[in-house]
Amino acid sequence: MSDKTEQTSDTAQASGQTQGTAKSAGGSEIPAGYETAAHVKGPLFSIRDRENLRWFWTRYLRHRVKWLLLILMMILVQGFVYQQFLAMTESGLRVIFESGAVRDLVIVCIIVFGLFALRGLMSFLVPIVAIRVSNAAVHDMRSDMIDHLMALDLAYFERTRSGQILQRLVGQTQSIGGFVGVQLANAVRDAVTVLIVSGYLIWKNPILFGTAVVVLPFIIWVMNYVSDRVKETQGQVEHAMAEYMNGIEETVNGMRTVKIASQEHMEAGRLKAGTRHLREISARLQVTQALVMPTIDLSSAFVYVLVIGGGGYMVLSPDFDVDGAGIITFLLGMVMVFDPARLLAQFFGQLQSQLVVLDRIRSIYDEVPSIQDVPGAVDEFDVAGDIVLSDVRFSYSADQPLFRGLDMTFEGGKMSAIVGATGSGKTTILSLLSRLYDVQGGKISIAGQSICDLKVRSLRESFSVVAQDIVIFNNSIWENIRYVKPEASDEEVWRAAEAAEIADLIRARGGATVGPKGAQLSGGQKQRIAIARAFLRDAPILLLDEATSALDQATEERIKSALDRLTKGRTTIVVAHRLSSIADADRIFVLEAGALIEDGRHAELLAKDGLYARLYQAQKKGYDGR
Ligand SMILES: Nc1ncnc2c1ncn2[C@@H]1O[C@H](COP(=O)(O)OP(=O)(O)OP(=O)(O)O)[C@@H](O)[C@H]1O
Repeated sequence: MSDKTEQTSDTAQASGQTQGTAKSAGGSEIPAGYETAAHVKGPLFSIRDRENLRWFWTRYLRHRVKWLLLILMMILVQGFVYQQFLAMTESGLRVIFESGAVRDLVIVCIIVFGLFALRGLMSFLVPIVAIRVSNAAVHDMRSDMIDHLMALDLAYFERTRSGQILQRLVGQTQSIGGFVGVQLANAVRDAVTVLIVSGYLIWKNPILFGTAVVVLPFIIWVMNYVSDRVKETQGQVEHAMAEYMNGIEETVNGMRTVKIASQEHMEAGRLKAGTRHLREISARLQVTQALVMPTIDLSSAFVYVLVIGGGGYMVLSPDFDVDGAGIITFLLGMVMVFDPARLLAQFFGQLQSQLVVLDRIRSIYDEVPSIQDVPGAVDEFDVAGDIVLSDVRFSYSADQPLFRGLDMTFEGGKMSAIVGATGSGKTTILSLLSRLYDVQGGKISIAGQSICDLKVRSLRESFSVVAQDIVIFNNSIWENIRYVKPEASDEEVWRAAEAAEIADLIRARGGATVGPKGAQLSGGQKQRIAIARAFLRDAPILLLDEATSALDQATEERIKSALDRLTKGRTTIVVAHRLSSIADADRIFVLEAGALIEDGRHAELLAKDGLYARLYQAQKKGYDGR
């Protein structure tokens, strides 16, 4: 891992919190909106839940309404099958009790069989269509999230742990998709069954049905309780899952350090503790959700007793026009209501969990990119003009200002160098030039035009950057070079590779991949890939941040002469610790703790006998061994 990457993940760890979330008292992360929801008891759906559901509906389901209607139609058919089954059963029982003809009984049986065959067909078709719809919704949701992520500022990625992003993009979207495609579709089927069968039962015997409804307040009370608990626990599950994924990512990425420090045992322990924690809170979640089932079972037992007792009394009493067949059918109907009602109650617990997941997914949109094209941003600008920083103010965090009014001019077509102690802000200047971060005061302009008035894409396309933290993809060296200019011809790539002294390695390795993050390459080889990319990109402004620091002297000499050809006539800004490598720069800027303290040519700075001269003498002494 490069210094920069380590620094980044440390920063993210230290902040440990993303926008859109807050820490609960117990230290667990809870989604924005739930801090208040937790305190305002009662509503099963908070305002934020309702907004989230509306958002999901309008963006991912509404335009699929035709398919949804088809699903609903099939579900309605299933519900009516149950109602017809009850009616047929009642007729069948009357045939039996009243010694009717066997032929009538056979007809009833055939119709019942036909009805269930129809229901079976619908049960086959509904999931097929529902899963198609939900898969399409998940695909759209992921695509939108990817687009949104790509537009976010670098700062977001430097403070957010990748486990969180992964979990949203992979696990949580999958979970919502499964929920909509399977559980929600089943819940609609169950709700329709409950409604249709209940309607039929009310029509047949409103008094008996009325007595059965007395259990409703008890069920609602339990649901409320479960809903609060499930939301809270689901928040903890999501947090624990993100932590666990972060842990895996950190361990896998840092395996070299883990092995050298013989910390495999410690890392295994850390990851196992993560899964243990997950197991514990998942179990807590399931226990809470499981509370729903016994509630429904208890309620149904109560209702059955009421129906048998009350119904029996109705049959025996001359005041009611109810016969045995009617009561048996009613009881059967109640069973048919309670079974889907049980599933619906279970669904309700799962819904509370999914509301938390949906909130997590949507919270990614609480992040808005700040580095964007302003209205009227222009494409064209004089790329050969002077780059001027005037009174630039910038800090990564409010309590640690870095630049408090920095003025610098990098002359167009010339080579400038920035030197200074580590942490003095050299790389940050390069980040500000390419608008990876925006200045918080003052202005940066190229040929007199503020870079904020340029299209971000055009600005960045005018730079070739060899950064300190070189990103290498698990692809061939060839493809890694081509990454910065996918449309480049083979000949162009070879030329760039030759100039960066990496062509021989390409020939030796062929199309072999270089391992995750280029793990199979040396630091110098990665640096040469980065230099080859700069050659290939051939942009008018060059930013070289410690571009040759990992090369041996002989290779550096050879590459330097190629780089000299590349930099000739282009605005070049070099950041270097090795002062001998920038001695022939047209202008050298010396930074100390974010402030410019000296600038001039090498000889002038030596003559000033200031910080530059001291640094130079110290390095010279080091090389000479004196
Ligand atoms: N992404 C970041 N978030 C927060 N602070 C940062 C970030 N990047 C750099 N810093 C801090 O800003 C300061 C300047 O960093 P910068 O990388 O610009 O220094 P540098 O002069 O290039 O150092 P080096 O020579 O070590 O590369 C340092 O104190 C660093 O810790």
